[in-house]
Amino acid sequence: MGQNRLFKMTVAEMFAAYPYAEDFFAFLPVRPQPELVLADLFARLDEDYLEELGLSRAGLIRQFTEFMGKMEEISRQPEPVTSITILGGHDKDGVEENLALTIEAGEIVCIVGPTGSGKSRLLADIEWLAQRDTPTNRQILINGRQPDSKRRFAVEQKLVAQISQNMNFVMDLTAAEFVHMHAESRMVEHLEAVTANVLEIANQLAGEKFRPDTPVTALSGGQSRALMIADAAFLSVCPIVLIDELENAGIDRRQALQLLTAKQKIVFMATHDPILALMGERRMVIKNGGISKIIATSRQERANLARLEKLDLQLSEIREALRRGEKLGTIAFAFD
Ligand SMILES: Nc1ncnc2c1ncn2[C@@H]1O[C@H](COP(=O)(O)OP(=O)(O)OP(=O)(O)O)[C@@H](O)[C@H]1O
Repeated sequence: MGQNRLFKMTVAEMFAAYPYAEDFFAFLPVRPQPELVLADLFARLDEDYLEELGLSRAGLIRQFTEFMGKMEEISRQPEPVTSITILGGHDKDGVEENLALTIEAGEIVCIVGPTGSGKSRLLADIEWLAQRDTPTNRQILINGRQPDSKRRFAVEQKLVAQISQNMNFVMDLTAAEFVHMHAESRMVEHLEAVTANVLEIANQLAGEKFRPDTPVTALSGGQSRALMIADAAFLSVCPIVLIDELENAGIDRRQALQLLTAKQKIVFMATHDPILALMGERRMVIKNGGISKIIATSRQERANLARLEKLDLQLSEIREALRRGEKLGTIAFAFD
């Protein structure tokens, strides 16, 4: 919006065109007169109010202009992502993948394959929306089209969120400050309630609870993963979420994935874990750097998954017992 044009508008015209502007003027003790031109509104502001706010007239005008600019940027919503397509490149020996795989919003796709086969490389191709310019020569389409370079390198409206093994928090904030900061940058309403909700959900996901005032740098691997997943589900606008292994220890993995898909995220998860591998609708098998197969999780596999989860639960209980310093007697595997 042109700044001059904005300041020539009346208050009523501005509120009609930019409803969020009302929030900015909420601090005024009386509602501004609708017929007042904005430039006059600022010019006539009482010195006492300004003093109370601790701002000069010019400072307030600058803040208003910045606020309107930021709000306009946020309200200019990009087209929602409904699908992502991977167009095949080649494996490490240059053999073509011959593939066009489309994944819809709300779907989980797992990536399996031996160590060093190229799972992380595939995640990186998705993260960078590769355009035949990575070692695999793959191309990624969004909603069936080549994403424009502005979207590809966007910082504000990033398409892809990465939840990796090491979160490497750079800032020394508490968990609550971290979430609050994100919520603030997303300009969500009811900041306190949203922050509390994200922390609550993260704590439900994390096996070991943490407090809002725990520094993020002191969170365990599982706790920080839980926090990032809750954050990705509730505060991030990124429609695509990449997960590079989600270890069993300390996180409710099923609930974490359900949370993300309920928010219509497209989830790609590289894993060596059989339970996670079967939690997706499909799994890609990576071999020698190439996508060699795409397997839909069968009904039989889903039935196996339920049994594997029971087995896993039993294994977790044994793990916990050992952690508590207990000794194990004979184990009865009664998972059926
Ligand atoms: N199609 C390809 N062409 C060329 N190089 C590739 C290809 N795919 C993967 N690579 C390279 O192979 C190496 C190993 O790949 P990557 O790290 O992705 O394996 P990984 O399956 O994630 O292993 P791990 O399970 O140990 O994490 C990397 O250097 C990667 O860049």
